[in-house]
Amino acid sequence: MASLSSSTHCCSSSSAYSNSSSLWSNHHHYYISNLEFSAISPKNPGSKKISLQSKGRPSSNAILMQDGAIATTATTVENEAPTKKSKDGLLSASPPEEHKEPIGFHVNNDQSSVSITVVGASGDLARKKIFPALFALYYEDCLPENFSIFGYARSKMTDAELRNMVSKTLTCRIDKRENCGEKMEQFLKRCFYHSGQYDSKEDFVELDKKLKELEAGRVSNRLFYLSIPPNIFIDAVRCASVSASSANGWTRVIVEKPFGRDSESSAALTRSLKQYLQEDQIFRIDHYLGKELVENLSVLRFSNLIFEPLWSRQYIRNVQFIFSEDFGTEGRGGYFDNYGIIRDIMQNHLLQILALFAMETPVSLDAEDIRNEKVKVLRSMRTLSMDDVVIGQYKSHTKGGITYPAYTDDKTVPKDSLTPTFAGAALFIDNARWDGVPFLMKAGKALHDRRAEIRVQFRHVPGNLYNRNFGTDLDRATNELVIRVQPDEAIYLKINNKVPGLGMRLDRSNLNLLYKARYSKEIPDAYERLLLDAIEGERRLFIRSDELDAAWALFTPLLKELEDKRLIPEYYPYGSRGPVGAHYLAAKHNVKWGDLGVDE
Ligand SMILES: NC(=O)C1=CN([C@@H]2O[C@H](COP(=O)(O)OP(=O)(O)OC[C@H]3O[C@@H](n4cnc5c(N)ncnc54)[C@H](OP(=O)(O)O)[C@@H]3O)[C@@H](O)[C@H]2O)C=CC1
Ligand SMILES: O=C1O[C@H](COP(=O)(O)O)[C@@H](O)[C@H](O)[C@H]1O
Repeated sequence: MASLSSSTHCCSSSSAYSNSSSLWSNHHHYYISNLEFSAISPKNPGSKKISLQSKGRPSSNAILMQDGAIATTATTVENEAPTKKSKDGLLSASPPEEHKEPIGFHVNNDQSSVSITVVGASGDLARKKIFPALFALYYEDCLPENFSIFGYARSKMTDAELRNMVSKTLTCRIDKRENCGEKMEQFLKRCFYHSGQYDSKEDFVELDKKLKELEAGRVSNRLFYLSIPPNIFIDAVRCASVSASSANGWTRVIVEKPFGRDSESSAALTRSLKQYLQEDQIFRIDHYLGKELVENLSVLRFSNLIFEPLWSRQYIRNVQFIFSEDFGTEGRGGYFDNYGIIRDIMQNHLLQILALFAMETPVSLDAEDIRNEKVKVLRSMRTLSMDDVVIGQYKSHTKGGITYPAYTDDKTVPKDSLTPTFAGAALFIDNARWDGVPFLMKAGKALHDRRAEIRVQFRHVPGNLYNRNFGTDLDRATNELVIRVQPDEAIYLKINNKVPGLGMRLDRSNLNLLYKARYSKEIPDAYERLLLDAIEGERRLFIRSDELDAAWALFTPLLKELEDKRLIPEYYPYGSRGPVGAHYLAAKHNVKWGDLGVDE
């Protein structure tokens, strides 16, 4: 078993199952109902299949291992009321059986195919993230044997032009350069382009024809990635569902944020999507959930004895979620001005991490069990009030002879815009575990550095024998656990220790797991993990609609108040540490921001 869980095959890395040592431990009888070993391929009788079925759950996941490849079958649990059928709806009219995931389709199997259509292929996200992530998956042998990639957008392009555009964005893994050029060539040959309107069923019919040609009669599994502005999501979903959904395999749609602007618009978007798709076909992406250290959060908590007992109000004084970028909205001001930092970062990325951080132990690693626990956290949270929020906007600043622009210098931003580019907030979870613990968030653009991290500040040691040695600032002597999501991924714990020598001088040191020192393997981009999960039907890292509703319910009243009253943000210089108001907010809750300390 040890060799299986330490497999380096890429598909094993996509699976949280192998990361949970408890699955393979002496508790395995809780998780595994049966183990089956067999030779499965008639063509290759020597090939081995091992299948593990989780216990006691009709819809539970299974893991198949075949010739070094590992496949998971996904769970399809309908937590929500069945959706209305669309008038012409190929997707929504499908009976549940048609949504069942073909088992092990991504193990070499010439009976099935997977096509990935990037809708909005000419855009920024497609070029920067989606095509490179797909290539990385191909390079790591994570894509099925019969796969094809289609770019779809209105721009006129030939296949060759798309390939040329994509080729400029592809890079090789730093740690694995061999055959990279060859692999790129092979990958590009699997990329095609179809030009069409997002609201044209006819254009999607043409796409369907091209897809069918490549599928060559195999079971067709189709993934559509909506990498387009939100105002055209529904048109594209309607046309794709009516004209280009799979007739005999699965059809899934990855939806990019923003998922609305508030509770009402988000609910309306969900209702519209559900006219054409079932909930289990909708993969709402929050790419922060695909980041390595966010994925590691549950492993850290639930597979180390030392953390979970401390994970409550009894030992934790406050928790901080910090996001900062050292650049402004350059190039995306048009989008950003309609949303602002609270919607762009807090309501989704930081809140999702908070929910994972604070949730109770899920029944299993099954997607629905995890998402059920996250929803409970979100629903236990206090709606945000203006008293617990500060907002800021960056202004122009000159440093070293260089003038950095103000937010409103962006030509796509109205001159009188009050949209916050910085926000700080204090949130509370009114449940037994977290009663009274401030969960502080801050997020900002055009700050002095780029970072995303979680900081857990522990309580003071009661009756500490060494209090005298710490001076007056006892807060500085408390333990702090830092999970640095980026850059330089790391987990470190600040502890107190004695300076070696005859005296009794105390020091603060870090027990530091710095990923680049510990692992030579390059950390995959979040989009790689999420795309692979979507292809495999693993929903754990995607947002369910009830999670989304609960997230919007927390922020919507505040956002309305900010906008109705046209509250003026505190202006901070480009490249600074943000508005002073953030310090007052923290101080009000007896907190000091951990990223601003002397030994941060
Ligand atoms: N870019 C990023 O870093 C991130 C983006 N996102 C989200 O991902 C999605 C895609 O983002 P991004 O690639 O930046 O978007 P783009 O603005 O680059 O749009 C993508 C493509 O959509 C088409 N398009 C753009 N505007 C319109 C319009 N008004 N009507 C019809 N078609 C239009 C264009 O293709 P054509 O003209 O060829 O049809 C364009 O190439 C968005 O929902 C965004 O919010 C989320 C996180 C980060
Ligand atoms: O979703 C978004 O995320 C990016 C930051 O993502 P990262 O992975 O580079 O940290 C942010 O710049 C953008 O405004 C936002 O829409």
